[in-house]
Amino acid sequence: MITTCQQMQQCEEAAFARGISAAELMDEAGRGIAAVVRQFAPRTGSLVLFLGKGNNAGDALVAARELLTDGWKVHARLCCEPAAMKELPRRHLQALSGHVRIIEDAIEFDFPPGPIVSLDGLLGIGAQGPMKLELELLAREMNALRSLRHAVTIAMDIPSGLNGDRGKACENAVVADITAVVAQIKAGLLADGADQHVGRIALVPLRELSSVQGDAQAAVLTPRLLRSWLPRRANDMHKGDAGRVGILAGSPGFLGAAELCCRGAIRAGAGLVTLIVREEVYPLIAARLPAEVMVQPVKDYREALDMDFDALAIGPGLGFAHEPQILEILSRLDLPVIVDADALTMISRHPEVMNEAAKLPRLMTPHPGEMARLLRHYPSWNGMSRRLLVESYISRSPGLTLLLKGTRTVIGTHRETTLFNSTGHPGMASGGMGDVLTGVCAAFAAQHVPLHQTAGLGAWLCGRAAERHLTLYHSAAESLGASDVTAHLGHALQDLKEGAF
Ligand SMILES: NC(=O)C1=CN([C@@H]2O[C@H](COP(=O)(O)OP(=O)(O)OC[C@H]3O[C@@H](n4cnc5c(N)ncnc54)[C@H](O)[C@@H]3O)[C@@H](O)[C@H]2O)[C@@H](O)CC1
Repeated sequence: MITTCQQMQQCEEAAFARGISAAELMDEAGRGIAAVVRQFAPRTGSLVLFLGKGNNAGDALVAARELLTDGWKVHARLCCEPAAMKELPRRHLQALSGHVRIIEDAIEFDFPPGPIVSLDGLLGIGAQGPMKLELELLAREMNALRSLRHAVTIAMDIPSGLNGDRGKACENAVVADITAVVAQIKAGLLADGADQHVGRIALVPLRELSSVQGDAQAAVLTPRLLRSWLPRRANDMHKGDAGRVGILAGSPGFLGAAELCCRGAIRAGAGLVTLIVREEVYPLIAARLPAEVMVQPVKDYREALDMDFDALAIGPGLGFAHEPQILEILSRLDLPVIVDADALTMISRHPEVMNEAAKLPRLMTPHPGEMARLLRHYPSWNGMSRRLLVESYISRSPGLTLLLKGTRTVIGTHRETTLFNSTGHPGMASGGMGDVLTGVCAAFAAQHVPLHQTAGLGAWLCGRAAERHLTLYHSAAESLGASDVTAHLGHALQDLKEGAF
């Protein structure tokens, strides 16, 4: 559920009225946050707590208590004398005395080599108005530690300085790499412009705060939601049951896009993957494809209309030389089609195609630039939020699912809950990621997963695979390539099944 801070506070009050104590809630929250730290920072090092006066600081202190036994060296920056803190965080700080080193300046401090993780416990849902100076200075220090020392910043519940309801950031608001959201997603975290401060969303559920009033028309993708959407393989299934994917992609100079798309489909579980290319492209591409991929040369792309597939992916590296053939397939083929890249640009030039295909199962996966081209025909929508744009675009096409890529990928389908992705990191800002996503989605669509769920699975898995590359190989985000994402889709699938964050 997406809630306002007030709805969250009311839910907490109701729990207190049932006899649940704030200390119990904080304990559960802090343990969950420690698990988030373990997932995203598996190598121990220096943990720096930035503590405000309220219970948000208590969450950070409980998490630190849990992480001490893993070997983290814990440091703290305080905004005030401990006596001025609320009772719970004060008690937790006292209990940790002897294990926490209070420091005066995290930028100047000589941390030993190894990872540095900052926990932002300055402000949570109890924030009133813009940050007061003493907190703003600490937030600025946290941001400097992130940019100058490459510390990983994990925010408790809400990045301090970001409005939890509207997502507006005040000056020097904390820039988090990961926001460990407690109990329920706060609406402001999903607002346009909040992404830069929120980063990856990891939801820490609290048993006693699991039912709450809020916006049920939207949801954030988590394994809890996605797990049941992933088809469970039958013991006696064969390759035909696992989905036959056809891919129309690749042209001279853009062969890698086709290859990445095929690899995505294979690693996401497609039973059979066939790449359909023009005859002149065949000799260029056949030898570089993974052994699992079949290649079908055609004189005319429309030959695909008579081939036997469960789903088709069209677009990566396709070029525009045969646009009429592609448009005909898009308007006629009565199969799930994942539409990406050059095929999206063709639709932006010929929007009538989508009117003809309004009832046919189509999943369009534009990045913001492609989306802007699609929206040229709707000038009155200028200034709408991402969510509203997606919801408006799909409203007239009952067969259409739209996946708007970005830091916070948004997915919409007529009469379905709007979905926001939680996974991924800035290392994914490199070429080829979209081609992989298209292949992954084609694999699920070919297994007869509804396109809305297909898009949700695809977005979450690709982001999680990108994260796995960093933690498994102790690798930096900068070095991530799209092929690395295909290589880790298996880990991401397993994380989804087992319920990682
Ligand atoms: N209340 C509960 O039962 C639970 C709270 N939890 C955590 O506690 C947080 C909420 O705790 P609180 O209600 O104590 O609120 P906060 O921790 O957000 O802090 C509120 C305090 O910060 C100060 N403050 C408020 N606005 C400020 C501003 N603009 N500039 C500077 N200082 C400001 C005030 O002293 C105020 O008392 C949640 O976000 C979550 O992290 C979790 O432990 C789960 C349970």
